[in-house]
Amino acid sequence: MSKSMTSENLKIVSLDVKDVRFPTSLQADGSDAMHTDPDYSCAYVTVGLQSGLQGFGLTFTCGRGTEVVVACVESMKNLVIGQVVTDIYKEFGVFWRSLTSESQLRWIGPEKGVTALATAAIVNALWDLWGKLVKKPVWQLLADMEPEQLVSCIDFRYLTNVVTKEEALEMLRKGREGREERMNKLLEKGYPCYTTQAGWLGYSNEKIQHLAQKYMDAGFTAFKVKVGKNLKDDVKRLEYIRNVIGWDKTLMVDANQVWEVQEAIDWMKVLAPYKPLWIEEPTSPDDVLGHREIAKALKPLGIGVASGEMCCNRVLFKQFLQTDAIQYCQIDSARVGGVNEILPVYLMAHKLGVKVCPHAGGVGLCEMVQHLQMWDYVALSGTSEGKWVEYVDQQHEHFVHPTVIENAHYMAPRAPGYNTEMKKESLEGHVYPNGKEWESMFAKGIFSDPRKSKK
Ligand SMILES: C[C@H](O)[C@@H](O)[C@@H](O)[C@H](O)C(=O)O
Ligand SMILES: [Mg+2]
Repeated sequence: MSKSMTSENLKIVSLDVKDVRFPTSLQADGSDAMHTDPDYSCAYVTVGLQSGLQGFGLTFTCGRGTEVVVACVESMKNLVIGQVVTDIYKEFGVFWRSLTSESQLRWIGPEKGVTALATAAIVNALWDLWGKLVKKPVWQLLADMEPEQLVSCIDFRYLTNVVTKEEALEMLRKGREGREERMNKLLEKGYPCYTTQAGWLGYSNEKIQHLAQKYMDAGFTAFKVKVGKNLKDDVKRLEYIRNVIGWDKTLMVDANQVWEVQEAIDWMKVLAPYKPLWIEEPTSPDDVLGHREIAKALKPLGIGVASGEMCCNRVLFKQFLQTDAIQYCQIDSARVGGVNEILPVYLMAHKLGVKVCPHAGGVGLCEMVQHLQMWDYVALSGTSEGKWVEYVDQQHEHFVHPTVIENAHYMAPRAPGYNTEMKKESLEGHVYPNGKEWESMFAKGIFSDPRKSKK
């Protein structure tokens, strides 16, 4: 072992967390029927080793919720500081369980909500660090792993009635066949994506048309549009967008949880003539049987159901997948407990034949999730047929290694790590509420300053 790799140098000596926010609500970027004024934000974690090497991780939030996640990360700090990082990687699943099952914190989850988001931010930083230590992008780190090592990153608790460790090993061994060829193809062509950038609910129909054309010209063939606030407006919006993209392109619609089960079915029957491939989050993200009912009713119309961006953990994913309640599984890189908990979701989806089409956008979600889908392509499912990763053109400029999109494909990241490091000047500007950009917006009265108590 070289001097720089001694266990003293590999000890985690710091964990810092920041509340970072962007004023996206001003332009209605990211708006949908449920979240009408999101300010795209993140809880941004930096894990530091004695050697000076740092790993960065984050979880996405929509504004004020960030302060709650930050408090939770603070509360988990002591579970991480003092650990030797290579010991963590030896049995990452065991360490992951120590974060999600800490006896006092577990009560306010368990394994869901704020505690899961905080876990994800920390765990994502540890994966970034691992990639940097072995000098590989995370997708390649995962794809190069022996099945035994990959499986050791997973906590199989509550999953074994659907997937056991042994089955996972078998799927992973099989998944490796033809790996080299797919890796070369990935490096050459990238992985297909669709865009939501033309379809935010707060955008005018003219803006939607203009943006749809822009992304068509950039080579996109699949587009997602927000629906669910007003049926007449939705019909108009879909007509507008079909006018631009034509009928040979793929259209998805997303209701962000606003409907009752029967309402979802009735609403979608009216939108069916516009041939959406899927309806996303038609109702509560926890309602497995409701989703199944909707999926059953819409199947004859050729419309699938998609969900997952707010699925709280692997157990709920298991139920969605087990019951055929979703046809498109939308894992999210900053939800559940980060990479370690997403891996078994991929394994279950693969076993049960459900397509994974990750959710992305927000702050840093595209940067992270591309790695997971690329690993799946190279070393598990072996196919990108009928699948896409979501792409949203927001906040990439704040990252040191932003996503690279060419001809509607994510190009495989080459830099070691998880593409999660944010630029110093972006952090200085957008840390909330003391960042320069926020101070200036408070001074101009664009936003009210939360530090000034309201009388
Ligand atoms: C508030 C956010 O922008 C959501 O609308 C967004 O994540 C959305 O559900 C999506 O699928 O991209
Ligand atoms: Mg969505």
